[in-house]
Amino acid sequence: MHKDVLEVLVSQEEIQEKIKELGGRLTEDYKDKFPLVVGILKGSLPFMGDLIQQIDSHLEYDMMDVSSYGHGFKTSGEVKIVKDLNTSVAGRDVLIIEDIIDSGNTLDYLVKLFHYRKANSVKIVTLLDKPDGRQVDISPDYTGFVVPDKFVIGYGLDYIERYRNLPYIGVLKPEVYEK
Ligand SMILES: O=P(O)(O)OC[C@H]1O[C@H](OP(=O)(O)OP(=O)(O)O)[C@H](O)[C@@H]1O
Ligand code: HPA
Ligand SMILES: [Mg+2]
Repeated sequence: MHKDVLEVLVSQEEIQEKIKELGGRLTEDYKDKFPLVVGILKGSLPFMGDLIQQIDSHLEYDMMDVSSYGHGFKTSGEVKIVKDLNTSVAGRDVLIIEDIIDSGNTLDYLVKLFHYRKANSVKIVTLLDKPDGRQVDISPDYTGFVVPDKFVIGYGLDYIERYRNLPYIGVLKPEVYEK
């Protein structure tokens, strides 16, 4: 375990097992469609990379880079598009891949944006759901794990850009961010 990690909430094995299960469900649910799978950078990169390999049907994928946390633990509430999609969502069945839904601000913004851009359907798959963090009323269609109201890191999730490369989900030691 990394020296800055207080506890592991979801192990590497549990993540990979859950991704197989989610991939199976998505394969079934999208088998007659050609979904546009949209990964939200930077956090969703590891999850997206593993999940798409477990979806056994035709799909197209693209990435969008949005950010609202900057260098802290608290959402700014303002979602910034750092890089938009290259692909039009008009008429498409969009499946958004996220690492975490916390306040809900990011996904609320994106779901509204894709509807405005005339997507045929918009669904959300998230590895983690933190329902106690919610500021807006939104819920994912597919969830990996429900996590408590703690700042989590690893498997794409960062604290000031660090820890994204850990293969598990953990909680940071308080002395790391009190420094
Ligand atoms: O539900 P919310 O409160 O909006 O939080 C969830 C979002 O926050 C994080 O992104 P962040 O803005 O930190 O960008 P990053 O993925 O590049 O780290 C995370 O990856 C989600 O996209
Ligand atoms: N950890 C890292 N990034 C985040 C979190 C979190 O708990 N919530 C929203 N973005
Ligand atoms: Mg972040």
